[in-house]
Amino acid sequence: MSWTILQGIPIHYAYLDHQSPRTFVFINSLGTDFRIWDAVVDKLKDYGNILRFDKPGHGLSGLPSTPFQIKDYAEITLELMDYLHIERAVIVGLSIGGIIGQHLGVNHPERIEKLILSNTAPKIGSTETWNSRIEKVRNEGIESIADMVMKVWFSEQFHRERQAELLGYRNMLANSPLEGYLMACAAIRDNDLSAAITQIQLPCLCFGGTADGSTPPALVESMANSIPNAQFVLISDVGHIPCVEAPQQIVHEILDFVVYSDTKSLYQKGMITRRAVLGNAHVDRAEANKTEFDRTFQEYITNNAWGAIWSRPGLTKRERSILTIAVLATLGQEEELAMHLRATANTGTSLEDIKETLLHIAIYAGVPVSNTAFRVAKKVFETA
Ligand SMILES: O=C(O)CC1=CCC(=O)O1
Repeated sequence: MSWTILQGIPIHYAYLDHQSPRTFVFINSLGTDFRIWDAVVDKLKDYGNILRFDKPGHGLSGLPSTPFQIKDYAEITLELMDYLHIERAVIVGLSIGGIIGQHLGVNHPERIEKLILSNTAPKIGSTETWNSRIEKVRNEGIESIADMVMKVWFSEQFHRERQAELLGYRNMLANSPLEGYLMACAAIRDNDLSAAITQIQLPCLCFGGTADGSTPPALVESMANSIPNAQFVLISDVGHIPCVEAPQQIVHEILDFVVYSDTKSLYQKGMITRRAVLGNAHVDRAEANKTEFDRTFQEYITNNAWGAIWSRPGLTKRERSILTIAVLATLGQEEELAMHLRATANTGTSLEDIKETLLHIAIYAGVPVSNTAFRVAKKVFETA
């Protein structure tokens, strides 16, 4: 445990400093303390120094004497970085932490190497929803909303299979300092960075969770679309706090974005994307079947289809998946079509998306084309 006093507020932080040239700074969500990053830090620590801290009014940090807005949380984050001589960092912000990250991206890009925004948006909720939460919590305590919040934080699968952790995180929320919690609710209520984030030029990675009831994937994706250099990654079957629910996947995406993207060849990037979309089993099989005869062709596909095109941030994996399915169906490429239909398990493309795509091409490519594609799809999903 480490402490410092900034603006008269005791700040609780943990700084793992092994003199790496790269530092990651994690900024928390509402009603959590920095332990939510434990599993991520465990896997990420070999790749950079790691700073975590409790926002003022959260965890073991003190409460400000006057209300904090988003810009104040952002300022104190920079003050802590100054105190620890961190000039520039990869900022990883979750929810309100992601709003603070967006504020820093707009106003202090020189302090940021890359920006990672998890389960957040430039505006979360409405004045009415935050006012009613503030009133309920003020009158009845945080305990009164704890079950509702757990539904937002974690997927149904987490509720079913990880009950001890669920109760633990419920305790973390219920034991949050009341005034600090209310202050952060008001700061979220009063914030809107929708116009400002279009100015962010930093490389930016945005995560959404398919089971997130607070910042649903479409909201996060629309934030990513507003930030010129942002890419959106959808994480399946996780709620609002993927660093707890799927730390392995979060670390994988962070490493791809921060560490490998700079140094990897087109072929290496292509392999990562190919494995992410088609699955390891498929790629391992294709690699094992490769001979001298088709080696050059296989490399051509990995470099160009997966490295140069599928790895681009301009369209989401779901959008590329839908496009690919439409084109392959139209070309009557049944084998490739079946492969890309199976890959929808990894691209966030739903059965409903596929149904609509195959209906849509009936108009442009003809009913027989759709008919065949529906037959192929039924076979793929019946045997899945
Ligand atoms: O607690 C919630 O409802 C989820 C959330 C919204 C903003 C934040 O930081 O967490």
